[in-house]
Amino acid sequence: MENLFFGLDLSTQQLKLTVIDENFKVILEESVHFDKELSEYGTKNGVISNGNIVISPTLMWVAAVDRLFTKLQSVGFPFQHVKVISGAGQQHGSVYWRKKASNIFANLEPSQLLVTQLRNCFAIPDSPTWQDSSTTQECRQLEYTACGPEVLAKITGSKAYERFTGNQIAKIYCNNREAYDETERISLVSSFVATLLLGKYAPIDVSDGSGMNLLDIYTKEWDNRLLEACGSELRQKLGEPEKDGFKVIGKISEYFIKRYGFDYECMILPFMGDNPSSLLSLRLEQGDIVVSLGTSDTVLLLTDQANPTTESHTLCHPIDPNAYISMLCYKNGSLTRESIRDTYANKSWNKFNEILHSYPHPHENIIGFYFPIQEIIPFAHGIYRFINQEPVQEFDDDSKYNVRAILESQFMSMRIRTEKLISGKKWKRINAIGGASENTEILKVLADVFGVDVWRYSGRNSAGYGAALKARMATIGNFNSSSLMSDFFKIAEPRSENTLIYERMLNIYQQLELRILKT
Ligand SMILES: Nc1ncnc2c1ncn2[C@@H]1O[C@H](COP(=O)(O)OP(=O)(O)O)[C@@H](O)[C@H]1O
Ligand SMILES: O=C(CO)[C@@H](O)[C@H](O)COP(=O)(O)O
Repeated sequence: MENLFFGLDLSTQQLKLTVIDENFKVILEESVHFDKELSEYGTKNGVISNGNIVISPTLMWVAAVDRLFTKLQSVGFPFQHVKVISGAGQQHGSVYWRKKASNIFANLEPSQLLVTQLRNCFAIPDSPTWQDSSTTQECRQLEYTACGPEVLAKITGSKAYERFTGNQIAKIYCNNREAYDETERISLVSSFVATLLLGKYAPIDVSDGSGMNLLDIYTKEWDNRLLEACGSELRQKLGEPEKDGFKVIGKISEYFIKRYGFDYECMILPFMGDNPSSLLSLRLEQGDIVVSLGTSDTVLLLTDQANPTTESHTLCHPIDPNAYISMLCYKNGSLTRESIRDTYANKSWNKFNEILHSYPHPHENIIGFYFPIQEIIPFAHGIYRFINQEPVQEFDDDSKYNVRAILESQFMSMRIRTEKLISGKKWKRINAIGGASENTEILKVLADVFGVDVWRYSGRNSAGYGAALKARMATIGNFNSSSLMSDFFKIAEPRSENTLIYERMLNIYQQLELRILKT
């Protein structure tokens, strides 16, 4: 058997694995779903929420790694053929390793599960996640330190956001000093999984590091002033960021060799943020935009220059030192679509799609805003419906209108903000990825709102695939995306009569959004 390459992805709701061969072909996709397969941790959609505090039990993620490898072992997976491993993680989430944890994970007993042996390794048992919005005070403080949100965005690629790790660390430093002092290392979700595989601390890669409000996106080094504002001795606790996405950060640990039969020479590369990793899975051309419809919704643009604004994020590219990624991120993505499906379409995507199919045209006078979770852009909360620009409690034909209105609203917001980001240029195609990109009816609305074709990736997990490709390309010495095209195909074309209506609606949408923000 030829060499195999692993791409892991620890996302919000699951741990996923994509395995490819030397010809970039996916030979296996496997996953562990947190709510379903690790229900003893009590998560809903992968997290535990208490108001604006949203965490995931760190040990659940450890248990997910055990579960994933045990599943592969039970079907006789040939671990000895895995040559290189990379991976990705939900961005911004953080893990707090207790003092001496590194001694423990460097000397693990192969006969026992990780979860049994790492039980006492975390100074804080619950990891703050990207859905957390409890650090508004810390955000304002960091912006003050940087001399304003615009300056902070110019340095780090983003103004201060509640979920960004620097602000989460600052909250722990102020409110839980004992745990902070007890922490020897802070990992992001991506570098945490790499650490488990290496048996030593893995560095934070610059693509994920740029989601912390701490990294200077030009020098790709931590900014001293921002580090000092968030906690003492933070540089030591974070380790130095890794700028070289292809650097071999170590070989797989003895634990995995002895327990599962990996080869001694199996190499580990830096793990990345899940959105940057997804971008690697695509063969992007001029005029392409990427829309990811996962737990979060994101819009991703590949750029050759950093373009920080106070509404978007600029991330360092995971492997190209001269490229950047502009990103918009929405919290009310798949979970909010699911709640509309549950209320108005009998909890069934089939019913949801039937409604979309039976009423294929927009209603110009009907607009809704759906932010049951605190939204990021705009910073709004609540559900608002309008008929002829007048607020209403509910639409008359509630199923029909809510199902269309949520999609139209999500995609009009993306279009308005993407237009601002690319100022004057025109997009030519959308590459859709993430769980909801499986739904063709949803993608038809996306095509209509943006007025361009939508293409789709045939696999299930783009972040895992991007990481596996990086692992494969590391053995070639460069990243050539030209061989990836066959995995993509056109799935939806815009209906011009619908696009014209949406173009008229965009203005009204923006006015109504401003009204909401004033309430
Ligand atoms: N057929 C479908 N139609 C719409 N949404 C879907 C469909 N299948 C899956 N999803 C959505 O995809 C989401 C999961 O997306 P995924 O990219 O796997 O998430 P993550 O990587 O954040 O764990 C689910 O919450 C679900 O709402
Ligand atoms: O917060 C962000 C990006 O800034 C999210 O996109 C997270 O990275 C979570 O990813 P998914 O689990 O939705 O893929």
